Formats: sequence, structure tokens, C-alpha cells
Amino acid sequence: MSGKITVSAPGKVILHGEHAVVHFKKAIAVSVGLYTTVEVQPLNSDRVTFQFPAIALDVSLSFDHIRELQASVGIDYRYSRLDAHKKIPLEPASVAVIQDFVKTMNLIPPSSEAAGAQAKAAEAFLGLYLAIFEEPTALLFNCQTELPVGAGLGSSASFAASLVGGMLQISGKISEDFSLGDLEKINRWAFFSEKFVHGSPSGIDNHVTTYGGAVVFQRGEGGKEETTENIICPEIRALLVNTKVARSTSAIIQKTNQLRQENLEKWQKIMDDIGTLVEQAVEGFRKNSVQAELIQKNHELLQQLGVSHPALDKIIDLAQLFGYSGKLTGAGGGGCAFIYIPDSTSQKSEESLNSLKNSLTEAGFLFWDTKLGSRGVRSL
Ligand SMILES: Nc1ncnc2c1ncn2[C@@H]1O[C@H](COP(=O)(O)OP(=O)(O)OP(=O)(O)O)[C@@H](O)[C@H]1O
Ligand SMILES: C[C@@](O)(CCO)CC(=O)[O-]
Repeated sequence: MSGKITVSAPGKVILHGEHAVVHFKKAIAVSVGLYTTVEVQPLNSDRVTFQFPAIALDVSLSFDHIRELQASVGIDYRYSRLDAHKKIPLEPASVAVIQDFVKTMNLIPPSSEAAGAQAKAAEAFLGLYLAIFEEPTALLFNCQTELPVGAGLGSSASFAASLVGGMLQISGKISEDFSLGDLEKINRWAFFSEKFVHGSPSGIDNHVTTYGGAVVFQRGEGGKEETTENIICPEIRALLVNTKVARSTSAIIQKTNQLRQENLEKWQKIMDDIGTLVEQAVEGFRKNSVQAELIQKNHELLQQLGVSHPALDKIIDLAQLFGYSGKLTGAGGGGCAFIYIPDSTSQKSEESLNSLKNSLTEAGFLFWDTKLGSRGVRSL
């Protein structure tokens, strides 16, 4: 076992195709240079401790409790068995055992406002820890992040990839160079972690946070493999604007499922229209171009799907007022929007950008002026 190790992974922006990607359409995602960083270090006592300050969670468990949980999840729930699968299986029964443990052990502070976020993070942590460390191993995990949590910038995938990278590296299952083979393993295990947080994620978020850069991603239908096309990322400057409206991705996905049940025709048309739009955007993207009008149109389709929010619409309206295109990014329902800033050095464009920034600040929004397309998960 190594000494202390540190692993970090970026967030992401979905440029086009969120939600439709869950239903097998293509989507484009690009990494963002805001990182989650996990430090792992050996402990001198028979305990496992995880500290997630971004969600105010600090838990320490004895080996006796870990062994108890290991016995409950059963003999098949361990690295050597699970890692043999290309898609690591997660049985509902295993999730239920871990959820029950988190509840009965009172791991979540009573009457916590962030109880949902804390429970999911604790379940994902334990789900990974139990599988990856076949024997209880005394470790302290500390996770810091620059990303807003639950705001559409892929905090859960970035949390997953940095945690998985740390666990696999400290247990000697991958090297510290994070070779292509190591990244493939991190991606598969980060997807496994995402299932604890999201239920049925498409896999796009863990892919882009693991490999970095830009990807055109399509989930495989009927158990088929996903397809991914890594694209040399055109340099994309964007404002990432946080509404500060909290939401969870799994809750927003449930909302879209409700529309599907109530009005299948409408839902299907929106999915198809997003699919067609993404195909157009991919064509441009391959030629190094981002089409502003498609960004705006994609936002309108997401509005029709019912996943926008008045605060998101306000940001997009302000962007339009100053001649820019924007859309919500990620699951929506709150969280973040991104506003595309085309390449221009004219004084007029700098002036309108500054006016937009002032208006966003006056309206109470936080934003980052950033370039998209950073590196993926890495050992520091
Ligand atoms: N730094 C972190 N520490 C602990 N848990 C985290 C951290 N970041 C994310 N999480 C977990 O992930 C959950 C947020 O996932 P969610 O998918 O709702 O948002 P997101 O990943 O930011 O958005 P999107 O999926 O739209 O990109 C949190 O509620 C928490 O359980
Ligand atoms: C909303 C969604 O399409 C993107 C979340 O970043 C969910 C997913 O792809 O798993």
C-alpha cells in the first residue's frame, strides 16, 4: 500500500443532448477545468473515515461495522468478481443492503437539509469501498471540490472518478501513471458509482470526466456497447452561470419520465428533435465549429421537455439581449446554464460581454468565465 495519494478529476458541460442521451440519442460533452480532488491516506487505527465537506458529511466506521456490511452484501460483491464484467453489474438487492446500513447506522446527521445528497454520497462511497477493498483497510478519504454540487456540471461523476482513481491506485489495482487501461477501469467503476447517485445514468458524465476533452457519446441500445468519438476540442469559451437553485439529476429524470407516461407523442417528438439537432451540431463540431443558433434551439427543446426553470430562462434571455446564445446544461431544473462566447477580439464584443456579466451579477447570479476542454482524471 502506498503512502498518501491525491487524485483529481474535472467537471463537464453537456453542449448538446442531455436527457435524450439517456434514451440512446447522441450527445456532446466537454470537460471543464473545475476539479474534484480526493486525498487518500493510511490510518493507524482499525477504521475507515470519509470526509466530504462540500456536503457537510464526515463519517468514521469501525472494521467491525465494515465486516458486518461485507457479510450482508455477500460473497459475490467484490472486486475480483465484479471487475470481470465490462459493465460492472449492480444488483438492486446490494443497493438496498447499503441503503439500509446508511439508515440504521444513522450516518446522516439528524434533520440535515442535505440528507438526500449525503445519503447518496455515503452509499456510493460504501458501494465502491466494499467492492474494491476485499479486506477492511484503514484509510482516510478527504474530498474537496471546486464544482457546485448538484448543479449540472457533473459533480457526481467528478466525485466518482477521483474517488475510484484514489481507491484503485492506493490498493495497487492501477498504476500512478493512469495508463489508457487504467482509465478504462476508472471509467467503468465511476459508472458503477454513478448508479448509486443517479439510478440509470447514460454514462456520458463519467466518460468525459475520466478522459477529459470533448466526446460525442451514444449509449448502446439493447445491452450493446456505447459508442464514443473523442474530438479534438475546438477551443470553446463560455460563461458558466449558476442559478443556485438546488435540484437532483435523478429527480429531474423522473420528471421527464412522467411526461413520457402522460404524453408519449410529445415526449417522443422532443427526443427526436433533440436527436436531429445533435446530429447537426456534431457535423459542425467535427469541423471545429460551434453553432450558436443550435444552442438556443436546444434550450427551447429542453423547455418543452419541462426541465428548465425560470432562473435558467432568465439567464438565457439576458444572454440573448446582449447577442449571445445559451442553454441549460446537465439535468436542468435549476443548476447551471452555459453561454457560448464566440471568438472575437473586437472592442464592441468585449463591451457587450462586460454588459452581460454586469447584468448577471446584478440579477444575483454567480458565473465562471472559462475555457472548456481540460484534461481528465489524474494522479497528482
Ligand atoms: N464533492 C462531493 N462530495 C460528496 N458528494 C458529492 C460531491 N459532488 C457530488 N456529490 C454527490 O453527487 C450528488 C450530485 O449529483 P447530481 O447528478 O444530482 O448533480 P451533478 O452531477 O452536479 O449534475 P449533473 O448530473 O446534471 O451534471 C450529490 O447530491 C452528492 O450525493
Ligand atoms: C440528464 C443527463 O442526460 C445528463 C446529466 O449530466 C443524465 C445522463 O446522461 O445520465
